[in-house]
Amino acid sequence: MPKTGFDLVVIGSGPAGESAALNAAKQQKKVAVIEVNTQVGGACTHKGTIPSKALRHTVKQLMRFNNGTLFREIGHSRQIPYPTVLKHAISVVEQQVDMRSKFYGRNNIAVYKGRAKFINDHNLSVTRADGSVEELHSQEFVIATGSRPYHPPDVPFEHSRVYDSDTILSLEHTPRKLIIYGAGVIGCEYASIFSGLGIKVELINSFENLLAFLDDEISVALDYHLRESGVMVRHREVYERVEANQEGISLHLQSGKIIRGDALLWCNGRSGNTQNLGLENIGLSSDGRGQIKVNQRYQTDVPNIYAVGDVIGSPSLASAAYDQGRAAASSNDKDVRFVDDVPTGIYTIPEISSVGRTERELTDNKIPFEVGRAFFKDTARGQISGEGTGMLKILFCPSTLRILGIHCFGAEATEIIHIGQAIMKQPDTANTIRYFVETTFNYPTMAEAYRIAALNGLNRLSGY
Ligand SMILES: Cc1cc2nc3c(=O)[nH]c(=O)nc-3n(C[C@H](O)[C@H](O)[C@H](O)COP(=O)(O)OP(=O)(O)OC[C@H]3O[C@@H](n4cnc5c(N)ncnc54)[C@H](O)[C@@H]3O)c2cc1C
Ligand SMILES: NC(=O)c1ccc[n+]([C@@H]2O[C@H](COP(=O)([O-])OP(=O)(O)OC[C@H]3O[C@@H](n4cnc5c(N)ncnc54)[C@H](O)[C@@H]3O)[C@@H](O)[C@H]2O)c1
Repeated sequence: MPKTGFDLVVIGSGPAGESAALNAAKQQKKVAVIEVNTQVGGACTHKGTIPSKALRHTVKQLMRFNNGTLFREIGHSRQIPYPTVLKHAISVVEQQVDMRSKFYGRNNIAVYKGRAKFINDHNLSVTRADGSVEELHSQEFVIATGSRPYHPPDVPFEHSRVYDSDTILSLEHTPRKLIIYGAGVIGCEYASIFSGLGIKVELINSFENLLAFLDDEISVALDYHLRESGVMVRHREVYERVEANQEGISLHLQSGKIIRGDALLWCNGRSGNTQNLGLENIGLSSDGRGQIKVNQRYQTDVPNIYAVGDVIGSPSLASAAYDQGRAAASSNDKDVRFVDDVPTGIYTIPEISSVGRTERELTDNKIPFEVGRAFFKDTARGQISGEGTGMLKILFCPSTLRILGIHCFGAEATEIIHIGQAIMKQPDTANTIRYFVETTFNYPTMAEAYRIAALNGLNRLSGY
């Protein structure tokens, strides 16, 4: 078997693998990327972040049309079939693939289409779709194989009415009622998308609250707005069994309830892609969720083999994966940043974003804080755009005025958060809520909410 030699071989072309490969290539290393899919981009581009965000964008446009009084001048509100919305939305995937393919070409990175499997700690095999096998030799490897939806063995995923977050992108009809099991980030985002299309949604949450890692006030707001948009949210409900037949889906819950619908979207967790990777040939293993353990430099227990992205578990975000990949491929230790401080960006309708500590965390740790709030309905931009739902909340230290956490709910929350994040990241006294009252912001903008929230918080300190 011919053997080709590289400085670095990356397995997987999602955000984690792509950024590792590009960073190594920029250091003049000889790099190869192996991707089992026929196209580069990873689950991020084909099944996860990109298609779901594109779908949401299209649904938001439809909602604006259906709910906007201006549009009633030109016609009635419309229902658009899910497959039509989907087809329109996922055209962006092609653009992404095209752009990402060129990154590899321009940086002389060899792309091998096939399944990678370790032979030993310096060699792996690539098995192509036609069965042919090639062996690659490398000094170093980065495992960036991502994750896939977790399938409990007792759920009949082979049935045409049962979907996960991958297969929902091939749903060919519009269900009248969709049951979503699992109210994690994926479940909540898809609940917004489908209810935005006018489809009845049951969202089954096995926990007490939605997205418990959020600030309580934001979690409650999400719950309220999902219900307001027609989603039936059920908390503390765990499935007992799923019955799927020609008539529909019956989801039997341990509480004795039976939830009926046309289709089931199972959104409960993901597993790392470590199966058939030959980890046993290099003395590595994965945990019960298929995830690989790494140190703060993204090294596995085999020093020349790194792992990044979803395959190492939390935070399992594309945002983090880009930074992790780049860090793993850095030759200089001072360029390596272990990514443990990521903002939250949740694309429900309305969206959510936060950075830093929550009220609950601060209270539990007996850290005194004060709160400054701004409601989007009180900003000129919110009134003009008709997107008055939402709030920005700044938590800060009453004595030093350091910002401790920022929580935002509403239109463009995932963008707005970065203004506050930039100030929070400043050293020492440069991290201060006073920045927002001592700096002139464009007007009218949603960013104005920072000034309003800061003034609200500072006034509270003086008792008003
Ligand atoms: C529905 C959904 C929505 C999401 N939304 C967001 C969001 O809004 N924001 C956000 O930050 N994150 C989001 N995420 C998470 C994000 O998509 C992942 O964190 C990200 O894709 C992880 O990147 P990765 O490079 O680790 O892996 P992936 O993107 O999963 O890519 C891994 C690649 O490795 C390939 N591969 C696997 N095994 C092999 C092998 N043996 N040989 C060769 N190739 C192999 C796979 O084919 C795949 O292409 C979302 C996820 C889902 C499912
Ligand atoms: N906007 C965003 O940032 C965004 C959007 C969608 C998804 N994501 C990412 O995708 C990931 C998956 O989200 P999710 O909503 O499916 O669920 P989740 O990861 O929130 O988990 C839901 C439940 O499944 C359990 N679970 C997870 N993996 C399991 C496994 N392998 N075996 C058994 N149980 C398991 C969890 O403990 C939890 O109870 C999250 O880590 C999230 O960060 C992010």
